[in-house]
Amino acid sequence: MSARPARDVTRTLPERKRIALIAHDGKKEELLAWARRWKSILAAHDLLGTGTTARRVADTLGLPVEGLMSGPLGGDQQIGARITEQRLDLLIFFWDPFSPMPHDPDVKALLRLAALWNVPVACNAASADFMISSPYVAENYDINIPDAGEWIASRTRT
Ligand SMILES: O=C(CO)COP(=O)(O)O
Repeated sequence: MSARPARDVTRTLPERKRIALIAHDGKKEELLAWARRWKSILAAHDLLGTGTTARRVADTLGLPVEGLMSGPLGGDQQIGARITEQRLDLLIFFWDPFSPMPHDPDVKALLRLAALWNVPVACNAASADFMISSPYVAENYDINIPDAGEWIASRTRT
């Protein structure tokens, strides 16, 4: 039995991407300024985010942003579930390196799932600039992800 799944299944990120926007309190103004700069591109995609961030981005940009639960109340885990279900295409998460938080385990879990499922992640304004200005943002883009079916089969074979 293998200790890790083979990463050999292709998933195609669609042209119209589902983009999660999340910022800790100490980084919210920075994320809002960033989102203002890229509004015309963000408008072409489906936006979602943790509760407070989503509301503030929606108010700032005047665009629809699906709001999940606030981060400390489980929103990071909801975003992680979207990743696991292959229903999220890009993650922009301005996490605050200066603020320990009660939901630090949730933050770590979200970043683990993004790494596991090969979802592009930007954790600060510079990486978000690079990500959102990539030609892949407006194109279909193939990523390799774990073969979940084979993983389960390998663990249930007798
Ligand atoms: O805490 C967060 C992410 O870990 C963000 O949550 P809010 O968007 O509700 O502030």
